[in-house]
Amino acid sequence: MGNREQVEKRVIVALDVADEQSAIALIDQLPQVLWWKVGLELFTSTGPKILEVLKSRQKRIFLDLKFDDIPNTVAGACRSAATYGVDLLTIHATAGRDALKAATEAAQEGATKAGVQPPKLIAITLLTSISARQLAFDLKIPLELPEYALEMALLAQESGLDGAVCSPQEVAQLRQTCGDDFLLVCPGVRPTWADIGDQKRSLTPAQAITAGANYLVIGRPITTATEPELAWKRISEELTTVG
Ligand SMILES: O=C(O)c1cc(=O)[nH]c(=O)n1[C@@H]1O[C@H](COP(=O)(O)O)[C@@H](O)[C@H]1O
Repeated sequence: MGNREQVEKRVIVALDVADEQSAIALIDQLPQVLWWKVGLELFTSTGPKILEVLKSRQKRIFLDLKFDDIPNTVAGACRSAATYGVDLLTIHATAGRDALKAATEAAQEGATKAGVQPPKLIAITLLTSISARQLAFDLKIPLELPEYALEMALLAQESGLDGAVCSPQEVAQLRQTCGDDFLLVCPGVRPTWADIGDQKRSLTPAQAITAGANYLVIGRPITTATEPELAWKRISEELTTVG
């Protein structure tokens, strides 16, 4: 898939650490990383301050707050989040059609008011930590898992969102149905040498890109590695072999 610089631009590292100090240590330890994901743990700890840290280092930001609430509330949250000038923002598709539409409009409004680029709003289809068995027996969803993930992606697309978050195991099907312009972001990515942890629907970085992901989200295989720089290098090298 070409040169290393191009490849590295498609890997988003999940900055799942407890505080600002640990976050800065990792960001500075991995200067080659362009994209960082700020999720619930870090944002709850630091608030928007961490976004300024990333911006001052010219990083791209995926603000992963996974909003899931009534339309008025998710719209308000997206309006506020869009003022930060982040690149990607998440909402759960299960919030429903009205909430997804309201969120899309509100994100545009928030960004316009703040004079920044609106974030690309992407919907979680089904968390990568949920197995087919859990979907059926715990969540009582009567559809097959791939069909459910596809339905959630289509709901997001019909509601005007820019893309979806899906497991690498479903990305080929979503790409085929939703087309090339729909952004598909895949967490649940595991190199063969990394622990799977709580992820249930995983593929390797090379497999996920080959299957059609625009971006990969990778956290612990890099961030909890004894040598994060080496883990990053191994992933980057794996990806240069694709295509
Ligand atoms: O929205 C996400 O990024 C996300 C959605 C999903 O279905 N599964 C998932 O793991 N994530 C996030 O992706 C990251 C994966 O981290 P690792 O499992 O450590 O690679 C975490 O920050 C999760 O919050």
